[in-house]
Amino acid sequence: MPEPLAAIGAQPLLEACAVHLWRGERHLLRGVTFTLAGGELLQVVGPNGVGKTSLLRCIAGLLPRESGDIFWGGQSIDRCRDEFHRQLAYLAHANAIKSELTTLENLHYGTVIKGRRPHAELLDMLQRLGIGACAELPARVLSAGQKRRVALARILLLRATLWILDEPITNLDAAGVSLVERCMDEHLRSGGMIIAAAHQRLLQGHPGTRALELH
Ligand SMILES: Nc1ncnc2c1ncn2[C@@H]1O[C@H](COP(=O)(O)OP(=O)(O)OP(=O)(O)O)[C@@H](O)[C@H]1O
Repeated sequence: MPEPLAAIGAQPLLEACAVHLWRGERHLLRGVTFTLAGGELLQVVGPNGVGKTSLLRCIAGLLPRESGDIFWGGQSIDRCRDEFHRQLAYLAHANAIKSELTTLENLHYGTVIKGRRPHAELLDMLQRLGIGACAELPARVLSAGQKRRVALARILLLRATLWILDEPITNLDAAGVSLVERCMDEHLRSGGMIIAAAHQRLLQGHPGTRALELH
């Protein structure tokens, strides 16, 4: 069983209040407001170009908002940035994989910020993600789906409370999608929180799941 990260059903840890964001001439986010507590998944949905990635980047503190605030544990993320980032694992559109390194080296360098992990633990994670055979291969030879699995292995190893996942199932086959949903379910059951942008609904029917629709 995974370690509990936070109490399920507790007070919201993450709150977005009236977040506004412009990109170029477009007023993209118009007062986005939500709360998220342990055990909850917020799925950000909407058509291409509506602002899902922009919202995720705003929440992660990678894109400055025009107005509104985002709170972590009751404090604006602007005032507890380091602590917030320690509790956060962000899966972007791009996999952030270095093609000249092996799969295992990528996993090592991608997680060392949270402490050096035993070789066996990294290998176990690759096995779990179905890419154990790729461990010693240079990342440049991996398929698109295998690279996505490496990026997901990194998220799992970071042991963060909040996962922000941008299109986590991109390039994955049906077995990969099921695997991601199992990992997400496990994370939620252990008290973790997830914000995910995906065109396909994930964990449909899960009790802690709701959608935030952007227009
Ligand atoms: N640096 C930028 N400058 C100006 N406009 C930008 C910039 N980056 C993104 N945009 C615009 O912001 C809008 C929202 O982009 P975003 O990537 O957030 O959408 P999305 O909902 O994630 O789309 P998709 O479903 O296609 O991934 C788009 O119209 C995009 O062109």
